Amino acid sequence: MSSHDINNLQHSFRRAVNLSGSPGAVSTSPTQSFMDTLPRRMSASNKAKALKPFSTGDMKILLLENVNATAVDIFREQGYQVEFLKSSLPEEELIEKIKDVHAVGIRSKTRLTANILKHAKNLVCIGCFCIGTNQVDLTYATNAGIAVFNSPFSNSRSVAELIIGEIITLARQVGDRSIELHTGTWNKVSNKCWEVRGKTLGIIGYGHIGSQLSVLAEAMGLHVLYYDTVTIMGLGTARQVPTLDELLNNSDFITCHVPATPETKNMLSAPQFAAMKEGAYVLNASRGTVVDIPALIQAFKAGKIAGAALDVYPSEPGKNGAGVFNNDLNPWASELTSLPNIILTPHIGGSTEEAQSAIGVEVATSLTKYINEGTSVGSVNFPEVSLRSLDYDEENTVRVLYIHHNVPGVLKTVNNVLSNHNIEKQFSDSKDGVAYLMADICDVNQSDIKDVYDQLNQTDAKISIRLLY
Ligand SMILES: NC(=O)c1ccc[n+]([C@@H]2O[C@H](COP(=O)([O-])OP(=O)(O)OC[C@H]3O[C@@H](n4cnc5c(N)ncnc54)[C@H](O)[C@@H]3O)[C@@H](O)[C@H]2O)c1
Ligand SMILES: O=C(O)CC[C@@H](O)C(=O)O
Repeated sequence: MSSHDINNLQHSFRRAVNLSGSPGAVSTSPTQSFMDTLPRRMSASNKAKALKPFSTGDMKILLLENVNATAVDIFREQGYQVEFLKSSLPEEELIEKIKDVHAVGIRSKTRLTANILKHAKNLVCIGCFCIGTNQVDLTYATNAGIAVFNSPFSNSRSVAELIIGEIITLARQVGDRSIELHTGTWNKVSNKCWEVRGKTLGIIGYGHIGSQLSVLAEAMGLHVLYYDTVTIMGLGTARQVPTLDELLNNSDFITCHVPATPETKNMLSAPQFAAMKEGAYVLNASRGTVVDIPALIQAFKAGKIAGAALDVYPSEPGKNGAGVFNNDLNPWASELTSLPNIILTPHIGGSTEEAQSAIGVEVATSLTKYINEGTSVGSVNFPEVSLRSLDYDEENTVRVLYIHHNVPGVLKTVNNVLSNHNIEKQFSDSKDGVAYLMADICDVNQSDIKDVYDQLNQTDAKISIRLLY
C-alpha cells in the first residue's frame, strides 16, 4: 500500500466516530500509539486489515507476576499501553489498577475473584500466563463477557523434567547429602538409597504433564501406573488403574498432576497415606490444595513415607523474598522445613526459560487476536468463534462482536439490526449459557456505526458488545 493510501487510512481512522456507552464498545479515534504502528502494519500486508477497537485512550494491558518479556514486546508492538509488575498485588491495590484496563495478565498467584472483576469496567479479556486457571472466577468472567485464555501445555515438559529429577533426588537422598556437605559434613551412605529402575511410578492425572512424565519415567526403567477420572490410552506400557487406591497400594513414587477442583482438594490425606506402600515417596507439583500437608508430615514422621517433593502450597507468597514462607502463611511451615528428605521448591515447575518464553508468546498472541479481531479460539471459558480477517478493500465493513445470554430469539433480534446492512459473514456458538456472535457487515458509514451499537445495546440478552473496523 502506498504512503498516500496509508495517509488516507490514517485520516479515515481519525474521523472515527466518538461513541459513548459500554467501555468495550468501539469509540473515538485510534490512539497515537496505534497510528504510529500503522505504516509497519500496512507494509506487512496490504490484504489482512489490521482491525482494532478504538478507545478514548490506549488499549491498557496490566501484566502481573513477572510475565515473560515476550508478551510485553508483543503488546507494545501492537501499540498497547502496558503496565508490567514483577509481583501479584494485594486486593485493594489490584482493584485500583484493574478498574480501567482492557486486559490483564496473571500467573498462578493472583486471584481474580468476582469482587475484583466487578470493578474492572473495561476488561474484555484475561490471560493466564500458565496452565492453571483456577485462580480466576471463570463463571463470573463468562457472565461478564470476559474471555479467559491460558497456555495449555507450554510448560508441561518443564514440570515433567523437574519431577524426574526429584524422583532420583529423593531415591538417593541427594538433597540431604548436598545440604550436609555444604556445611562440611561428609556422609557417604547407601542405606535406603535406591535405583529407580524397576520401581513403580503412580501418576495421578494423565493429562499434558502426566503423560509427558509417563514417557520420561518409562525411559528411566520405571513401571508406570496412572489414575485419571477419564479413560485415556496409556503411552508405552503405562497402565491405567481403575481406582486411586490401586495406584496408592502399588506405587513406590506417587505424583499428582490434577487441576485444583473441589474433587481434588486434599486428594491425598491421611487415608490415602495409610493406603500407600511402606517407604513410598510423594510428589506434588499440581496445586497446593491437592495434598493435605499436615497429613503428609504425620505420615513422614510415622515412617510411612520415605520422602516428598512439594512445589505448590495452599498459600504461597505474592513475591520473592527472604523469610516469606513462614507459619503466618502456612501454620505447619516450620515443621515441614525441619524434615529430612523433603524437597521444597517455590512453584518453579513451569519456571524455565523455554516454557516462560513460549507461554508469553502463546497467551499474548491469543489476547491480541481477541482484542484486535474478536477471535476466541483457545479460550478456556468462551465458545470458540473466529472469522477470516477483513481485507483492506472492504473499507466500510464493520466487525460486530456480540456476547449474549443464550436465550431463544436473540439471533433474530440481532440479525434484524444487522440486516440493515449486508451481512458479509457471520458465526455464532454458545457454551454454558453464554453465546458469542461475530458478524462482518458491509456498507457501514461512520454515522451508521453508532446506530448499530445503540440498537444492539438495547437488546435484553446482551452481555458485551464490541465493534471493530
Ligand atoms: N507447578 C507448576 O509450576 C505447574 C505447572 C503447570 C501446571 N501445574 C498444575 O498442574 C495441573 C495439571 O496440569 P496439566 O497440564 O497436566 O493439566 P491437564 O488438564 O492436561 O491434565 C489434568 C488431568 O487430570 C485429570 N483429572 C482431573 N480431575 C481428576 C481427579 N479428581 N482425579 C483424577 N484425575 C483427574 C484430568 O482428566 C486430566 O487428564 C494444572 O491444573 C496446574 O494446576 C503446575
Ligand atoms: O508459573 C506460574 O506462576 C504457574 C505455573 C503453573 O502452576 C501453571 O499453572 O502453569
